[in-house]
Amino acid sequence: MRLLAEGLSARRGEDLIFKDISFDLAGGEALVVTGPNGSGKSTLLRVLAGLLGADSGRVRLKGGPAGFDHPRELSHYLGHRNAMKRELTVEENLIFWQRFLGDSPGGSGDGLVEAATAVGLADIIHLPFGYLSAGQQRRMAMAKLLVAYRPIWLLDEPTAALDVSADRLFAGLVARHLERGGIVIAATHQALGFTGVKSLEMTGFFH
Ligand SMILES: Nc1ncnc2c1ncn2[C@@H]1O[C@H](COP(=O)(O)OP(=O)(O)OP(=O)(O)O)[C@@H](O)[C@H]1O
Repeated sequence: MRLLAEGLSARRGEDLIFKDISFDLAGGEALVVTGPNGSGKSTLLRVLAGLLGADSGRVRLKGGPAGFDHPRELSHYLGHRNAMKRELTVEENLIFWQRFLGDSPGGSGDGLVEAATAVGLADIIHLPFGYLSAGQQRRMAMAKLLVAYRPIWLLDEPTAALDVSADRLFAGLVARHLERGGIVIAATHQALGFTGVKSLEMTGFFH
């Protein structure tokens, strides 16, 4: 499967945020998107996730499962917010996401305990999400990537609030996903700790 962006441009309100963004990623490849605040990294991820329309250009998949020609339904989107309910336990949140997202064709997600263990938090699965520290909350958001299979991961500042060991753990999860033929696109200000990735530097426009 390949993910292609061809001459993409996007606007927020009246403002053109970026233009002429093109890339081509095969299964097993990652793209790290860098650039200053406001340069359009989150906007690009939202376009790829199908949450925002492109102003011009297109995003498409080649060679993916039949009937899927856009990455939106085959993607996990991890935004700045963790998208968990504070009042529900970690386990309840993960069960919700597992059922809501379901598996994409071609794979199956991990069990809850397995996913919580993979992010190093199996012991606190019974706690309300709101009780967790910021770093623990971000780890649980990563577990969401594991409980339902999606071949494409779109990650916005995935390692914000993470300590060094969680950074390494996250790099391991990404490496495993790539080894299994997944695609990862991550916007970040920090080095993510994995090698052999493509990069895209957003420059933004001055209005
Ligand atoms: N809903 C909106 N309406 C109008 N402008 C918006 C909207 N959302 C974002 N913008 C503008 O779009 C531009 C790009 O924002 P975006 O969040 O994509 O940048 P970013 O590179 O991800 O920034 P950061 O590194 O701070 O997360 C910014 O100038 C921002 O103010």
